Amino acid sequence: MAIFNLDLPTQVTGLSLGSPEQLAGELAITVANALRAAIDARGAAVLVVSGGRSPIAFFERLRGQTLDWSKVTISLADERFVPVSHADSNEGLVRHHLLKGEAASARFLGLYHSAPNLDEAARLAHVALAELGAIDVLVLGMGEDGHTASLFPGSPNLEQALSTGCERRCLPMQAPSVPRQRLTLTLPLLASAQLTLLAVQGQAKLATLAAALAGEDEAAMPIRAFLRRPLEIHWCP
Ligand SMILES: O=C1O[C@H](COP(=O)(O)O)[C@@H](O)[C@H](O)[C@H]1O
Repeated sequence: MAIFNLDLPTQVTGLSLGSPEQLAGELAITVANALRAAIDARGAAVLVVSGGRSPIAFFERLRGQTLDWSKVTISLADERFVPVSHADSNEGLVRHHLLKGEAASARFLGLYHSAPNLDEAARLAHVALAELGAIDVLVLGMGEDGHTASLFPGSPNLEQALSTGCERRCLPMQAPSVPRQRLTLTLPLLASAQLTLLAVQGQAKLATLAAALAGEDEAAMPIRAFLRRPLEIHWCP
């Protein structure tokens, strides 16, 4: 399928939106529909979201969607090893922009734990994630280096985190930018989502997608692991 001048593999669909506001609104509707369907089917829904700066508008649109938030569990694809009060905390971002109003009744399962070191924090997150349940919707972001979640090219543990046989739900990662210490969900857990959406903005990230589609090496560009699986890309300039 060709969209944004990219040749997407058949299992990948692409939606081109006119602006960041349109992308946020469209993504919120898509996610809310999938959560409602999960609640109708089994009485509960699980949503995993990404952090960074770009999801803010999406979070604010999503929290306004009408659905039974008390039946929704929300977690993170990745986290920075900083306390929730820190400006770089992904949990802080979700608490500030998504878990407000009706959406405040959702259950939130965070990845950050106060621990003496990153390895121990990742182990505690791995244990806590046993309570997550099957993921209905995963919303990924992507960096210009081709990282997604906190699966960073060149990080120790990346090979293990990208392995389909990885038994850890969460592993410690090192990012090239501060805060360097990260926690990431691993590929088997991320790839188990019923619906995976990738939200990307701007020409630079489109060029990253084109580069990712042109090669094979997942360790060089971890987003490739998701371009081989069913994926819905939402892009805007
Ligand atoms: O560090 C991170 O980067 C990616 C991309 O963030 P963005 O602000 O450029 O969209 C994000 O998906 C990930 O969750 C975050 O921790």
